[in-house]
Amino acid sequence: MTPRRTTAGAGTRTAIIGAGSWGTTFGKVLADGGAQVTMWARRPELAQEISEAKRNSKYLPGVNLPRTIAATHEIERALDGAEQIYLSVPSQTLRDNLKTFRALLTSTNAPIISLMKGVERSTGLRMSQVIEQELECDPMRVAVASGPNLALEIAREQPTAAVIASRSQETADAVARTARNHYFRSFVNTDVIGTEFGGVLKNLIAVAIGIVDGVGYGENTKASIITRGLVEMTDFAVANGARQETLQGLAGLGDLIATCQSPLSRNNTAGRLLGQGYGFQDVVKQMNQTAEGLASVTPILQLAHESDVHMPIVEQVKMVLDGRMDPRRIAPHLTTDDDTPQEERTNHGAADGGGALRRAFQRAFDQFRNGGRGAGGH
Ligand SMILES: NC(=O)c1ccc[n+]([C@@H]2O[C@H](COP(=O)([O-])OP(=O)(O)OC[C@H]3O[C@@H](n4cnc5c(N)ncnc54)[C@H](O)[C@@H]3O)[C@@H](O)[C@H]2O)c1
Ligand SMILES: O=P(O)(O)OC[C@H](O)CO
Repeated sequence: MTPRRTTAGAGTRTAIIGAGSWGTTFGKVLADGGAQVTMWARRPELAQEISEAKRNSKYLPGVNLPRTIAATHEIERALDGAEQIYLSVPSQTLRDNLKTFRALLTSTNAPIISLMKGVERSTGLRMSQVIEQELECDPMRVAVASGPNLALEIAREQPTAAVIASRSQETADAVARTARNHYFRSFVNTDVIGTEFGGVLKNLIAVAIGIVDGVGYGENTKASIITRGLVEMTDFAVANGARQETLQGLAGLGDLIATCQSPLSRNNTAGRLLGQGYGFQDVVKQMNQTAEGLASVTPILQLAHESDVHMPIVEQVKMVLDGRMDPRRIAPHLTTDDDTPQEERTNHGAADGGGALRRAFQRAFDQFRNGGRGAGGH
């Protein structure tokens, strides 16, 4: 059967800022769904390769890009007439990029969609918060995309799904109609916090799984860490304003499975190098692509401390990164945890002695104190 090449979003003019593995792959997803795609690449030679050869040989070797995809190193050309703008640069570079392109990004009302899965190291802010803060734009204009989305598999047109989250249902729906084709299906929700934290936190658990792999432990250890890791992710996200069910969806459990299972994952790969005994600096040197989890560990643990959430697996990742723990001691629980048997709590009700309830009141008080915005900025 000839796959359908167009969707309800056909003809939408889109711009993608960032021509790495995910920005290029997402450009293919959009173009295969019938959208007009213009990518911005920092390097002129990469823009030329994408535009003329329809290849991105550094990030997507062997993948033929759609004939309709265009690329430029001139940001004005990339953004000219764009009806949807997708951001896919390393999280730690987002704010500087927004400062550079601010005039162009604020001269349009086009939705801005974050494809990134990190938190800003210096502030702990999610990418949508950095966008809203730096552009001083309406949050209803901002969306995020996340889910089990290993770029190379998608670039090879292997079927998968993603979730598009925005505080505006209309914005989420419009983006989902465009980011859809015969091998890529976008679902929608309005839980931006949960969707973003799912993508950020799964990276940290994937680093832990990579460490386990590098050490040589097997499936029991990995399954225990993935299971307890999802509890940590959900505890943290719910404590910071997310809906629990979001972490059980594509942006949480779905992405956790994909990232923890795949050698394509850069976070998993970085963890494996750590487990094999490489130091943090050596790992960074060996990684020729972005492993967002390495920069997210510290700000996430800071936020966990502030929201009174215990994250033993992420704490161990930090200890291994800092060279304070032998990777072979990694486990689903902190070995320094007391010996009191712990209930295997997987839901997030009042089982923790009303902690969730207390946190909900605290969040409400924070919102009141911050003039109606949440503790995390909204
Ligand atoms: N690769 C995937 O499978 C995948 C899937 C989903 C989401 N993501 C997310 O996409 C985001 C982008 O990551 P990626 O996987 O494309 O990384 P990548 O390492 O493949 O590409 C990063 C791109 O950013 C460019 N870049 C580096 N520094 C820059 C700067 N200061 N300003 C502008 N551009 C700069 C690089 O030249 C490169 O083109 C990350 O947040 C990642 O978590 C990645
Ligand atoms: O390569 P990673 O670890 O950044 O994972 C890529 C995607 O986020 C998987 O969904």
